[in-house]
Amino acid sequence: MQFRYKKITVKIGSNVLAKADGTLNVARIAHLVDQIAFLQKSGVEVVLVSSGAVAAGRAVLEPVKRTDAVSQRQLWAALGQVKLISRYSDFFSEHGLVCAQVLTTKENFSDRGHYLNMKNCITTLLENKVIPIVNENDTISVTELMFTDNDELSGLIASMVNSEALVILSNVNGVYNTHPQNENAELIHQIDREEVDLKGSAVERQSTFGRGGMLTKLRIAQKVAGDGIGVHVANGTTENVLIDLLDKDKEFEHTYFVPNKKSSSGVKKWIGYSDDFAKGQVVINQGAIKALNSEKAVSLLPVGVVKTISDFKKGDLIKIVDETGAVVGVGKAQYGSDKMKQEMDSEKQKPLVHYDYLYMENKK
Ligand SMILES: Nc1ncnc2c1ncn2[C@@H]1O[C@H](COP(=O)(O)OP(=O)(O)O)[C@@H](O)[C@H]1O
Ligand SMILES: N[C@@H](CCC(=O)OP(=O)(O)O)C(=O)O
Repeated sequence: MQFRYKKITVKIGSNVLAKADGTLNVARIAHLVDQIAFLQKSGVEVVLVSSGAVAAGRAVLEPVKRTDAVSQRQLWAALGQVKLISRYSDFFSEHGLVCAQVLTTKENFSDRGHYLNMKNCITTLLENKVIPIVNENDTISVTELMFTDNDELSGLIASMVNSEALVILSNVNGVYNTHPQNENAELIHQIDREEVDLKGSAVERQSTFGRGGMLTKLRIAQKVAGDGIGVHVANGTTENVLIDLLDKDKEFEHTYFVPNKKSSSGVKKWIGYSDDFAKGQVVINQGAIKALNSEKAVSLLPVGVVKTISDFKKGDLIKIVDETGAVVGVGKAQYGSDKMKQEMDSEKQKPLVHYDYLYMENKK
């Protein structure tokens, strides 16, 4: 059997791992582990991003007194992560394989040093044929410090480890043109960059156990595909899903996000996913947007900046928005906002963001 890729990231959603009563579906974990073990033994490197901690914890105990939603989630996630990993560990060991736990937070992605440490850890695990199992550290990630959901985390991980593809497993066959429960819902088999805009109410409706819903999958998949990584959204509750999906000779019903042919450098990728951590913000004009999105390597000059929304210092990440406020890119400032006025008056303007440190959302 020939597989499509040699290195993939697989994200298993809460809806795949939780039973109807919200507790962990152990048989499903066992079946997914069988498939990952088969892939690994066939020479496909797998990084796993697994939800399921809260589901696993829910079955362990009920809080002794009325508890707020955040504390309850912390309690279940802390208890459940141990259960979840020990299930994975037991099932992988039946195949003579070892897995390891990597817990992270959104904050860890804001610092390039922490980011590189995490990358090094996962790379070392893979070199040693260990299957990394990544999850958000739910015990300390609350409110604004949280990832939207594990789809967001899986996109960051796939990009960080240079996966050839990201497979997102949920409880539906893929992305539909409207909510799958609607009578005339149709599965979208392939999505090219920026082709689909499903921001209708149907797509925003959330499921029982998932956090972000289909809208985050769509947003993340489009971003990841834009970075040159193909994304497959498929049904994790279907038997043999991973093997059939990745088999070169099989057609499997799901949604495929076609990757951009070009991929960005490591530092640009990191910058591209860091807009939430940007300190400054500038508005740029349409001419600058067009030039920066062209196929050429163009840096952002102060002449393209219409105004500064939040001040920044040299080295800070800045969010670059258009005149409607939509984010068009992220970059590292070569000087602070105080110096920008000076540069604007200069005949030979020094780039505010050098091309090597500029990530544009819609770069050709
Ligand atoms: N257009 C759509 N296409 C597919 N699924 C959709 C759509 N709109 C809403 N959904 C819902 O999104 C859910 C999957 O997202 P989510 O709850 O985040 O799952 P997971 O826990 O697997 O990450 C599905 O159960 C489905 O009901
Ligand atoms: N970290 C949580 C899962 C959070 C989450 O966002 O899940 P999902 O809806 O599957 O993307 C857990 O392990 O229960």
